[in-house]
Amino acid sequence: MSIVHIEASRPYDVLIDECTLDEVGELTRRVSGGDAAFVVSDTHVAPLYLDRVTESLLEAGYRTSSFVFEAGEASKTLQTYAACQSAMAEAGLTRSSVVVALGGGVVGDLAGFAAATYMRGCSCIQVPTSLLSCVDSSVGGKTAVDLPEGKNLVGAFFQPDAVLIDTSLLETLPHHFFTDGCAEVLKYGAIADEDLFSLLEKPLVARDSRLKEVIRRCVEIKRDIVQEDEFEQGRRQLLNFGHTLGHAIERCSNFEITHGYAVACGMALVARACSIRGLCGESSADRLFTVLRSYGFSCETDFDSSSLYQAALLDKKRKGDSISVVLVRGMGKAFCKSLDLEEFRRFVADACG
Ligand SMILES: NC(=O)c1ccc[n+]([C@@H]2O[C@H](COP(=O)([O-])OP(=O)(O)OC[C@H]3O[C@@H](n4cnc5c(N)ncnc54)[C@H](O)[C@@H]3O)[C@@H](O)[C@H]2O)c1
Ligand SMILES: O=C(O)C(=O)C[C@@H](O)[C@H](O)[C@H](O)COP(=O)(O)O
Ligand SMILES: [Zn+2]
Repeated sequence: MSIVHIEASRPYDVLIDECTLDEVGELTRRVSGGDAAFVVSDTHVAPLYLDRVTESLLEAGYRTSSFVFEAGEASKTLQTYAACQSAMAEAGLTRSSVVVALGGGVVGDLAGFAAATYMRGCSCIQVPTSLLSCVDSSVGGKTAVDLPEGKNLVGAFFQPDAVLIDTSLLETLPHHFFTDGCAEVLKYGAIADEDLFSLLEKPLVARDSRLKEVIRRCVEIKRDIVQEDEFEQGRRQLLNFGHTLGHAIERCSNFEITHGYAVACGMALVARACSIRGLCGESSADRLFTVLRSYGFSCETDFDSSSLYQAALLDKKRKGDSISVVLVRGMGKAFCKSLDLEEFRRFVADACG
């Protein structure tokens, strides 16, 4: 078992192993003393893994109940969140109860936000089941739901009590969503670790022998950033590379383009605009395009630049008439730059080509 400790406002461990699912109860018991556990999952993951998690929680002495919602980004809404909160109240949960998020990033974000706000906060254990949630969403405490107007617009920073990663669960993850997760993995290489980026030039595949090592490296990069800037006042913005336009692409597609594909395209568009402005060498931009395409991502968008610009105005890095954009100089070298909105409009136009 590999353990990455995160020293945040609420410190916790991220455990990475191949067979922790049947130990979720015992591992939860080590960090949460309550008597009731509430498992949140979705309609794809629950039939595969909910019984095992429930059994393990019962064995550890928890009274258990669950809330299962329709899988997919379309469920990451205030409506599902409200239904989840009602189910928690009906189950008689108290402030000492523990929410177990069993699923991908959609489940993790929604259940994390439910835990952050139920009775003003109860325990939360993240059990990520997609590659994206293992490397990114389960760690660092960003929780949220979407509004029709945009991504993650209602949420809270709320660190979990533990993150339990069982890499064997990725065996059932559909190919499309494995690829989605690869976009965030490539993001880590692009912003902070050229060696990781080079390793990924040979595309990751399901059951890849490098997977555990790659997950650990991503979690370590996120740990370093979150420990330095938990509430995203500065360096944490780097984790948003590709997201300002990525989230705009998700919004413009009515959330039909999934997060990883949108972020991958967002990274490519930013690299193109950086290259046009001489901020990033043409060879670095080409290197990013080549790798993204080798994973099956598109480096172009069908949406026009004014629609993307409009959608991007609800980005959380905007302050009044300016917006902070994450740019790259080369692989592993990202930085933030504040652009006034007129500059940003031209930037998006360059990015779209
Ligand atoms: N909080 C954060 O820091 C953060 C970071 C990155 C992304 N996100 C958010 O995460 C979400 C995307 O996460 P995602 O890609 O995991 O999407 P997801 O949760 O929708 O999961 C993808 C699909 O795979 C299925 N699935 C998950 N694990 C499975 C498994 N082991 N076996 C079979 N099917 C499985 C799900 O049911 C779903 O259909 C987005 O909403 C994004 O905004 C949040
Ligand atoms: O943890 C972070 O910080 C991130 O930005 C990680 C992103 O991959 C993630 O998609 C996040 O939810 C985006 O956050 P938002 O604040 O732009 O909604
Ligand atoms: Zn993301």
